[in-house]
Amino acid sequence: MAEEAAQEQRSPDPTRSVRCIVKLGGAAITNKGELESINENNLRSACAQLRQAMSESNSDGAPEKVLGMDWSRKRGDSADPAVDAEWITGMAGLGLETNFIVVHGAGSFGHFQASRSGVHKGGLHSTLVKAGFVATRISVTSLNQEIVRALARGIQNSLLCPLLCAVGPSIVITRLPVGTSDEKNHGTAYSFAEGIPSVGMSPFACGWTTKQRKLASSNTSQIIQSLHAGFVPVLHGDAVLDELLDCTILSGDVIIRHLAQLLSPKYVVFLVLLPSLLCCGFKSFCHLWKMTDVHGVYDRPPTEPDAVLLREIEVDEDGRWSIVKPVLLQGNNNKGVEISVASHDTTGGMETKILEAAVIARLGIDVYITKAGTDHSLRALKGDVSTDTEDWLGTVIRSSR
Ligand SMILES: Nc1ncnc2c1ncn2[C@@H]1O[C@H](COP(=O)(O)OP(=O)(O)OP(=O)(O)O)[C@@H](O)[C@H]1O
Ligand SMILES: C=C(C)CCOP(=O)(O)O
Repeated sequence: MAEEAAQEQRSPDPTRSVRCIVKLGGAAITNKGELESINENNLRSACAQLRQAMSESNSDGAPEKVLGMDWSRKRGDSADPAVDAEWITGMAGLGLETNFIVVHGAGSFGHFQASRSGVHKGGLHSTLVKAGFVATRISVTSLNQEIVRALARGIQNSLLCPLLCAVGPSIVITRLPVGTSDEKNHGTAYSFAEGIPSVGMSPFACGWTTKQRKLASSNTSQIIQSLHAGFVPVLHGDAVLDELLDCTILSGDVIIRHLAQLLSPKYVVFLVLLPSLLCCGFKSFCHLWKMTDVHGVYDRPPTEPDAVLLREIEVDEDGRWSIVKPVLLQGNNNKGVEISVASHDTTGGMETKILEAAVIARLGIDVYITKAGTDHSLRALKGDVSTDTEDWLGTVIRSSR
């Protein structure tokens, strides 16, 4: 059904234009063990790498002008943002190749509200489910707004913000290597500036629906038009209406797969991150924490001893997948991939990710799953990944054709 819808909406132009669809994993950009808590460092680094990957100049580390686009006041700011409209009008352009789509997961936003009320199981006649639907959407859309702001921002969310706000923030800034700051002619030189023309889009509000949890309708015209207009759409996993269940939760991983089927990007990137949480739940429910680095897909939950990072997985024309690298011992290979899913996760965790990634790979689109905030994630976002050498850390899922 979803595939048919994708065929119907496919048009020759957009299929060629999208370079990358990226999933900012909820585990990467939020602190999954703490309710509604953003992992600022990880979010900042993901946004900075996205800018680098989009940058037309490729001048890594060299100062460049960045136009901050978050012109709202944040709570606690003492001054209005100063917008140098004349200077901005004179800018030649953004210097960015903006043909990216960002989809983010919910992490510690949304999953909690959804699992507590059972939104993923449906039944809107129940007051609890109805309230949970509203609560889930409030939570996940507030995360979406923070991510859009982080991508667009000039000087928000910084350690120096109070100081800069006191002198009046400026919207045009000079980008410096991370960790430096300075005064420049048209504003404050600043290291956390992305200036990505990002626009938030909620699947629920765009009319996306499911039938028995499977995508049933998905209006993507707004997404395609926004791409053509030079914006970077930022979607998210959402609570949606379901034709049979009344409502459910639509995962960002499913959204990515659908968009990939429709728009044929050159490659798809899933950014995952530490910490990996064994025995999940929020602090009060969590009996056992175990942190470990997660660089991609492992042959078993990465918290288990001797878990092996799977570097290359091939998917054949029938959708069957096999581990190509490393060559595992017979015993391990028989077991395939073992996955643990957090108890509060309403969308299937890593299992959903791998299944959806395999569907994408079957189309001939390479999928890179790697740890956010590393050289490996930057290379993945630039599409610069090879499994011929061992120097890229992550999992590539590709077609065997
Ligand atoms: N075999 C496995 N290989 C890799 N990760 C695994 C495996 N089994 C379980 N995991 C867990 O899956 C987690 C990633 O899945 P999760 O769904 O939390 O990611 P996410 O997409 O970032 O989250 P969200 O759904 O909130 O966006 C890892 O942190 C890891 O602990
Ligand atoms: C509202 C919710 C819980 C969205 C879930 O999306 P995901 O984290 O991408 O699986």
